[in-house]
Amino acid sequence: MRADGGGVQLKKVASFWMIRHPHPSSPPSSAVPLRFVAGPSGPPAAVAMAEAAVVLQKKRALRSQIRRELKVFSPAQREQEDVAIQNLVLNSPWFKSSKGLCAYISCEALREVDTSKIVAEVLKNSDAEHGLQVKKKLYVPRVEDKNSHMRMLRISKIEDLVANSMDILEPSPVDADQNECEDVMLATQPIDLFLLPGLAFDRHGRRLGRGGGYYDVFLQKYEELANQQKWKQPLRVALAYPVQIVDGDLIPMTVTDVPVDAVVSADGVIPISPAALERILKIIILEI
Ligand SMILES: Nc1nc2c(c(=O)[nH]1)N(C=O)[C@@H](CNc1ccc(C(=O)N[C@@H](CCC(=O)O)C(=O)O)cc1)CN2
Ligand SMILES: Nc1ncnc2c1ncn2[C@@H]1O[C@H](COP(=O)(O)OP(=O)(O)OP(=O)(O)O)[C@@H](O)[C@H]1O
Repeated sequence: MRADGGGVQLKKVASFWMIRHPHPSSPPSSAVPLRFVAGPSGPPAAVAMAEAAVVLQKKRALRSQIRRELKVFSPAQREQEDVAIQNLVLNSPWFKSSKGLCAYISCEALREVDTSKIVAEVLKNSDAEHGLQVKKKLYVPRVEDKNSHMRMLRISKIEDLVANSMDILEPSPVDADQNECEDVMLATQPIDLFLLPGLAFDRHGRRLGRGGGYYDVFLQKYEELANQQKWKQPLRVALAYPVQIVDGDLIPMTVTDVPVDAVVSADGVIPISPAALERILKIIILEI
C-alpha cells in the first residue's frame, strides 16, 4: 500500500492546480470554475437558472448512484477499509502534529467511513489521566436548523454525544457538567485539520455532500475566520471508500462548493492542493 498516492497521480494533481492556481498559495476554495454565476460577464439569468437545475439534477443522480453502491459494499470489506483508513490517518505526521481538529462522528446507517477509532484516540490523548502528550482539541458537528446551519462544538469525552433526529451522534450545547461546549468559531486557537464526510469525491478535490449544504456553509465561514485571524488554513481531508472516488467530471460544482485538499482511502492518501502537497508530501510548489 502506498501512502503518497503514487508519482503519476501527483503529476496529474499538480498540473490541475498549476492550471487553476497560477498563485498556488491562494485558498483552495477558488479551485472550482465559477461557471454558474449570473452577472454582467456571466450568462443571462434564464440560462444560469437552467444550468443550476442541471447541476442539481446531476448531483441528485450521483448521490443516488453512490448510495446504491455503498449499500451493496460488503460489510467485511468495509470493516477492513475502515481500519486501514483510520490507521493511515492516525499514523500520518499531519494528523499527529495537529493540535485542533474538526471531525465527523460517523454514522453506520449512512455507510460513512468510520471515525470512531480516530475520535477515541484523540479523546484518549486529551484525557488528563494519559499524560497530555499531544493534547488535541476535538470539535464535532451539531446541526442547528434545516437552513444549512451547523456548529462545531468541542467534546472531551464520548459521553458528551447524543443521537439527533437523523440518528447521528452530536454534542449538546452544554456538557454533562452543564458547561457550555466551546464553539470552534469562538476558539482562540486555529484548527489545523478537518476530517470530512461526503458521498463522492474526485482527484481534483471536488466533493459531493448529502445535499444539506451544512459543510459548504461551515467551511466557507471557517475559511473567512482563518483569513481574518491570519491563521493558516486547515487541511481539508475527506475519508472515502473506493466507490466514493469518482473519475472524470462526474461531480458538478457550483460557486458555493468547497473543495478538499486531500482524500484518504484504504489505498492511500491522495494529496490534491498545494497545501496538501506541502503538508502531506512535504513538497513545496514555487510561485512562478
Ligand atoms: N456523520 C455525519 N454528521 C454530519 C453530517 C454528515 O454528513 N455526516 N452532515 C453533513 O452535512 C451534517 C448533517 N447533515 C445530514 C444531511 C443528510 C443526512 C441524511 O440522512 N441523508 C440521507 C437522505 C435523506 C433524504 O434524502 O431525505 C442520505 O444521505 O442517505 C444526514 C445528515 C452534520 N453532521
Ligand atoms: N456558502 C453557502 N451559502 C449559502 N448557501 C449555500 C452555501 N453552500 C451551500 N449552500 C446551499 O446549500 C444547498 C445544498 O448544497 P449542496 O448540494 O452543494 O450541498 P452538499 O455539498 O451536498 O452538502 P454538505 O455541504 O452539507 O455536505 C444548496 O442549495 C446550496 O446553494
